[in-house]
Amino acid sequence: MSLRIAITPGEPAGIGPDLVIKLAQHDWPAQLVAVVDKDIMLQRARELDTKIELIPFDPSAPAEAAPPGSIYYLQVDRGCDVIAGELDERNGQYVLDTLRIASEKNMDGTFDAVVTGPVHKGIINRAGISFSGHTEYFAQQSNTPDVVMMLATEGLRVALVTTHIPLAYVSKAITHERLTKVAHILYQDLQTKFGIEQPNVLVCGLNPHAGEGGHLGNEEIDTIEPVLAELNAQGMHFVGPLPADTLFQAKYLENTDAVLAMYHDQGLPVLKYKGFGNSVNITLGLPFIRTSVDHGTALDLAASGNAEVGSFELAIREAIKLATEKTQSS
Ligand SMILES: NC(=O)c1ccc[n+]([C@@H]2O[C@H](COP(=O)([O-])OP(=O)(O)OC[C@H]3O[C@@H](n4cnc5c(N)ncnc54)[C@H](O)[C@@H]3O)[C@@H](O)[C@H]2O)c1
Ligand SMILES: N[C@H](C(=O)O)[C@H](O)COP(=O)(O)O
Repeated sequence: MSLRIAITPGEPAGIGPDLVIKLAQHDWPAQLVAVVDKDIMLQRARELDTKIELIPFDPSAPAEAAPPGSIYYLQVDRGCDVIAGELDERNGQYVLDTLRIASEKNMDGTFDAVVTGPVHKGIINRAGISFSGHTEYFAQQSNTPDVVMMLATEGLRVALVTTHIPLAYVSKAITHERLTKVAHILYQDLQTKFGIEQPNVLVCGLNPHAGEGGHLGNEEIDTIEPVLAELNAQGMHFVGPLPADTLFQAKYLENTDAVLAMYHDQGLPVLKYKGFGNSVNITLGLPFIRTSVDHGTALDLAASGNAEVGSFELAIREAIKLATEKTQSS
């Protein structure tokens, strides 16, 4: 029996459907099940001039990988046409429905993992649904108070203390409690999911030059240093707070398992500069395995045939790897 992996292509006007159609041409060592409206996929396949067979998913049948050129699907009705490259508020509820069904069916054990394609946060909000990202949505759906966003590429993992919040709120969000919880989740998942016995984590400061001894900000002295001292006293290995502008260099990173950044655009631009298109987004701390692409909806490329599959492919391979290890260790 194969593993069963749910795939949500994300925003239907973006490149998500294109990438799933391209990836369905591969031979996969798992049963991939797209949680989609079949008609959206068939329409996009016609636009891409690519053949695809969509096989209805039957949870009671043995899990088997689909042959190249085909993919299983779990129907979610969209109800009206999608125009590639054109955002439409009416897609908002459909996108959320695919995510809700995928998370419910991960929590009830139907699937072994979920891999998500890119969604457009703005259009979901314009549809009247408050949504800041998959990370927060899956945390809420699974009643998990604290999860951690981590992106990984060859030679670098970056985890975030805060995720999709306005920059103006970041300082207040970096509390003793939040930083402690994030550090514990990161450390534990590096050990259990990535097999690193004694993880080494570099921690960024929040302010320029990590606050310059309090002359350029106090969050390092008031919050970050005391938390790191507590974590290290418990036997963990967190180094910092270090100036974020200089810690991303080979001599610091070569013995480091992850960098913990204080906010989204402190850590992710560096990771994406190093590995855009070859990175995977992994949500740590959830009760199920969730990986995702490192890029957005790329509306400019929808139905063009020019969208790169690298990150989506990596996200599926990482989900299969994590699910295999979880199955073997349970
Ligand atoms: N995993 C996710 O759901 C996710 C991740 C990042 C951004 N987003 C969302 O995507 C939307 C658009 O964001 P953006 O414009 O900042 O980023 P984007 O990644 O959609 O596009 C940035 C640039 O990268 C190119 N690009 C992106 N993916 C590509 C691919 N697979 N192959 C080739 N080129 C690719 C685009 O053409 C564009 O030039 C936003 O609403 C954002 O929130 C979602
Ligand atoms: N912060 C992510 C990135 O920059 O790639 C992206 O917005 C997706 O986040 P979610 O997985 O929470 O939707």
